[in-house]
Order: sequence, then structure tokens, then C-alpha cells
Amino acid sequence: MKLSHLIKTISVKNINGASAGSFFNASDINISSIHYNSQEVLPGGLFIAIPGFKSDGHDYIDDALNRGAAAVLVQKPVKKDAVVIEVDNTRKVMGIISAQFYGNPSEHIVLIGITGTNGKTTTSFLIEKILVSAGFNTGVIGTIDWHYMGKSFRNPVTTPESLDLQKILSIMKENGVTHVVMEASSHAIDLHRLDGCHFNIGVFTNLTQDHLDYHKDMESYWQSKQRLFTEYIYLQSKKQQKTGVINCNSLKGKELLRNLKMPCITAGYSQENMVNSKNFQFGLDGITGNISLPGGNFNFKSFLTGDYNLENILCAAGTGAALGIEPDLIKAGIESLKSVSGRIEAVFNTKERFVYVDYAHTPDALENVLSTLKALGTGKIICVFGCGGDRDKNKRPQMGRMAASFSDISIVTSDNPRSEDPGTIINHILPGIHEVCLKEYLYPEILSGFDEKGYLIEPDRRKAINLAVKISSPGDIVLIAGKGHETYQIIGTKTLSFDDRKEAQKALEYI
Ligand SMILES: CC(=O)N[C@H]1[C@@H](OP(=O)(O)OP(=O)(O)OC[C@H]2O[C@@H](n3ccc(=O)[nH]c3=O)[C@H](O)[C@@H]2O)O[C@H](CO)[C@@H](O)[C@@H]1O[C@H](C)C(=O)N[C@@H](C)C(=O)N[C@H](CCC(=O)O)C(=O)O
Ligand SMILES: Nc1ncnc2c1ncn2[C@@H]1O[C@H](COP(=O)(O)OP(=O)(O)OP(=O)(O)O)[C@@H](O)[C@H]1O
Ligand SMILES: N[C@H](CCC[C@H](N)C(=O)O)C(=O)O
Ligand SMILES: [Mg+2]
Repeated sequence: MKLSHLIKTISVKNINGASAGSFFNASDINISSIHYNSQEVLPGGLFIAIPGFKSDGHDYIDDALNRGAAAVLVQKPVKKDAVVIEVDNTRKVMGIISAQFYGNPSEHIVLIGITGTNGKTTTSFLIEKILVSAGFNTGVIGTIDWHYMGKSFRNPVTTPESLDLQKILSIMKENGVTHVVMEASSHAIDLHRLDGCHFNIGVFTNLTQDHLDYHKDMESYWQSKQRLFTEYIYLQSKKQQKTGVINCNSLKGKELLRNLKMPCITAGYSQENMVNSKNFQFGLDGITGNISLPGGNFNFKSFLTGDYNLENILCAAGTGAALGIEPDLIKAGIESLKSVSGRIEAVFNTKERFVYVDYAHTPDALENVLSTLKALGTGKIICVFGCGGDRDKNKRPQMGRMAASFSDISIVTSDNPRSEDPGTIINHILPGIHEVCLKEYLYPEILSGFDEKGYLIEPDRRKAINLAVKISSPGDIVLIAGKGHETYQIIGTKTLSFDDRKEAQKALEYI
């Protein structure tokens, strides 16, 4: 693609010190690929220099040129014997340029973005099922993977970098996908990964504490989430019909609704919502109830459980309604989702233990999943959990408080410690546990039984899972929280194979 065409919709400060107009009057060049990592640059490519959190792409311009870059895009004045395009913010223009390079794929598909602290992945899988039941070719981009038509690909972050996102959207579009549902993380919104996307629908699930390492305070985190609607959908999307689907069980959802000028579908338990539910019942085998939405109502049975999953179901049903999908197809979609990997995923066993792996890694998620299990079971609850390193430190004691409040025994272990010391992370969790209980069990003692609510520290996650299973009795519930579908554990700079489900399965064989 000609450089002049690639950058025609962005504001350029200068090219090689001259105005873009005078540069293109003299010459133009061909750009055959785009890169934000110098190590991936191909001859004839455009290298975009991004000032990052760890390093600065501007320091890798020589590397990019040595690998054959035809041009570089910068936000700091740089003198090189090459075509240098200067703009105000390289991260911001990368999305627009990438969309242009890949033929603006989101303009030609129905694009649904989901934001909120918890429930994005689950809601995206529910919406996918509804779209499939309505006969659409559907793609999904999120935490677990990006996939379409039975093909699945690894996704290193929940919402891909803009260049990768536009490429994924174009691959999906080229392969006949007509509808894409994607998670829109707050990092992605803040880091312009969604620039160049034209959404039809935005879904809001909820807002509770997470990611304060990045956003610093709840207000900035909240502002970032709202921008999916106020900026990306309301202002930037070229789509004719734009709709918000808002979970109004959440107070923040109600606040968002008041702030939005675009048409919205409200979802929630109470009958005043456009999508609501009555006569619902929760069991370990799922939820039953009746859903009313514009256009009809139906009885349903979902394999998902917990009141929070009913909120996810209502948001997904609202999205179906926003797209004009018939209620019976929405019902069929909801009922066809058997489970979401690593979300209250039962670990099968013949030992009469109820063992679940769940991705709860926030205080709210831990409270939700534990209170759901507590309400549904009669046995004791043993919860194995830790907190991720290099992530929000402030949520650690709160997760400790939640675990201790709803469990009989909390086994405090490691999640993905990343660059942090596992012992230090555990020390951040303990004050929250101590708000609820002070009893610390030690190994020999716990193996001979427990009557009093308490906790135990075992930094090795494998040993912690083993211990939880070992001390459980028939009828007890063991929740292994935090890592869900993850098949690895990040310790230091090493990513080691690790799967909570497999570890639990092995542990269950030996009791
Ligand atoms: C905080 C954050 O989001 N960081 C992202 C950011 O990294 P960064 O700015 O630190 O990059 P950097 O390492 O300083 O490098 C700066 C630039 O120099 C380039 N470079 C670097 C080295 C080199 O040799 N040559 C070169 O060109 C890099 O490619 C980059 O463009 O830009 C990188 C490239 O796009 C991302 O991979 C990286 O995500 C990291 C891996 C990450 O962990 N992100 C998490 C926190 C995240 O995004 N999470 C959200 C939330 C999930 C949820 O819902 O809970 C998500 O969407 O996944
Ligand atoms: N609507 C909800 N409200 C609160 N908690 C929820 C909700 N849905 C799911 N959860 C809890 O949060 C965990 C993560 O759910 P899910 O993966 O759907 O959320 P997510 O928003 O995609 O998370 P992430 O930000 O890590 O991608 C679940 O395992 C469950 O414990
Ligand atoms: N998307 C979340 C996932 C957290 C999962 C948990 N296992 C952890 O590593 O903290 C994050 O990157 O903060
Ligand atoms: Mg997710």
C-alpha cells in the first residue's frame, strides 16, 4: 500500500522535516507490512516507535532500519537516513493506520465490545452461542483465545494491540465471519488498542476493584471503562445503529446509563429493565427461570450457575435483542453453552468431592463464586487461592477477606508471582484474612482435621491443591481460584506448565 494512502486519515506533523504535501509531491513509497516491534520488522515494512512502560521503541529505530524498514513513524524528532513520519502520538495513530492497511475490517462486520471488571469472557461466550444459533458466522476475541469457525489461536493479552487486532479482524472477515464479539479491557481502552474499530454494540457488565496498579484509582479505572461507550461507540463508530447494553443490577451500570446519549437496552433482575428475569432458581447444575425482553419472553435452563451468571445471561440476551434476534433463538443460544473453560469448571471425580476451578482473581469475583457455592452446597468449603504478582497490590487483602469470610479453610498460595517474591504477596493477603479469622493451621494439625475456621500458608500451588483435596471429606467443596483456564504459571521470568484442573485430578486419584 502506498504510504500516502496509508496515512491519509491521520494528522502528520512532518515527513523528513517537510510537510506531508511537499513530501508526496516529490515522491511516495510502498509499505508492505507494519510493525511495532523492531525484532519483527520485514524489508519494506513501516516501523512504529512506541514509548512503552519498560522501554522506548524510538531506541530500536536503527534495529528496524537494519532489518530493512522502508519508513519509521515517530512521536519524537528523529534524524535518520530514511523516511521518518512524525505524529503527536504513535500509539494513537497505530490503530487507524492498521485499520487502513487491513481494509477497515470492522466497518464491514457487526462488532460487539464488552467491558466491565468481571464477566466479559463469560458474556462473550454466551453472545457467541446466541449469534451461532441465529445462523451467523461468529468470531470471538478475548482472554481465553481468539477463535472463529472452530479454529482457535493464542491471545497473549485479553484485547490485542491495535495492529494485531485489525489483522485478526481482517482474517475473520476474509474467512466469512460476519459478527465479532470481543472483550474490551480497560488497558486496551487506555492504550488506544481499539482505535480504528467501529462498534455496533457495547456491553457493560460491572465495575469493582482491579487493576489499580495501572489506573491508580477507581475513578480513572471507571473513566477508562466508560470511554468504550462515550468515545469509541458514540463518537468514533461509523455504524448507523449503535446500542449500549447495560447491566443495571450494577449501580455503576445505572450511572453509565444516565451518562450516555445513545440508545441503550437495560438488563437486570427488576421488571423495570427492558431485559429482566423472574422465577429464577440456582442449583449446582445451573439456572432456570424466565426471561422477558423486547419482543417476547421464554423459560430457559442454563448450565451456568450463580446470580452473577444470570447477569451475564441477561446482558447476552440484551445483545441478541439489540440485533433483532428472535427470542427462541436467544433461548437456544443461552441453553447451548455447556460451560466456559475455567469458570466454575467441575473437576470430575468418584470420591464425592465437589471440586471446582474458577478464574476469580478479584475480591468481587471471589465473593461471588464462594457465596454461590456456599448457598448451593452443604459441605465445608476449602478455598485455594493466591494473587498475581506485578498486578494490583491493593486487592490482595480484600481477596484474603473474601476467602476467609466464605470458606472454612483458606489455603493461601501463589498465583502467577511474576517478578515478585511469593512470600511478600502472601504477606499482603494475610491482613485481610486476619480481619475474619486468626487461626493458622500448620501441616500436621490440619491433616488430622479442622473444626475452627482458619487458614494455612502453602506457597507451592501444586502442594496447596494436593493438601486441599487431602483434607476434604465426602460432600465438601474445594474451590481452586484465580487461574481458571490458564495452563501455565509465571514464576520470575519463567512460564512453566501448570493446570489447576490437571493438578486437582491427580490429587483426587490419591485419596
Ligand atoms: C501494561 C501494558 O499493557 N503493557 C503493554 C505494552 O508494553 P510496554 O509499553 O511496556 O512495551 P515495552 O516493552 O516498554 O516496549 C515499548 C515498545 O518497544 C518495542 N520494542 C521493544 C524491544 C525491542 O527489541 N524492539 C522494540 O521495538 C515494543 O514492541 C514496544 O512497542 O505494550 C506491549 C506491546 O503491545 C504489550 O505487550 C504490553 O502488555 C503486557 C504484556 C501486559 O501484561 N499487559 C497486561 C497488563 C494487559 O494488557 N492486560 C489487559 C487487561 C486484562 C483484563 O481484562 O484483566 C489485557 O487486555 O490483557
Ligand atoms: N458478572 C459477573 N460479576 C461478578 N463476577 C463474575 C461475573 N462473571 C464472572 N464472574 C467471576 O469472575 C471470574 C472471571 O469471569 P470472566 O472470565 O467471565 O471475566 P472477565 O471480565 O473476562 O475477566 P478478565 O478481566 O480477567 O478477562 C469468574 O471466574 C467468576 O468468578
Ligand atoms: N487479565 C488479568 C488476569 C489475572 C489472572 C491471574 N491469574 C493473575 O495472573 O493475576 C490480568 O492480567 O491482570
Ligand atoms: Mg476475560
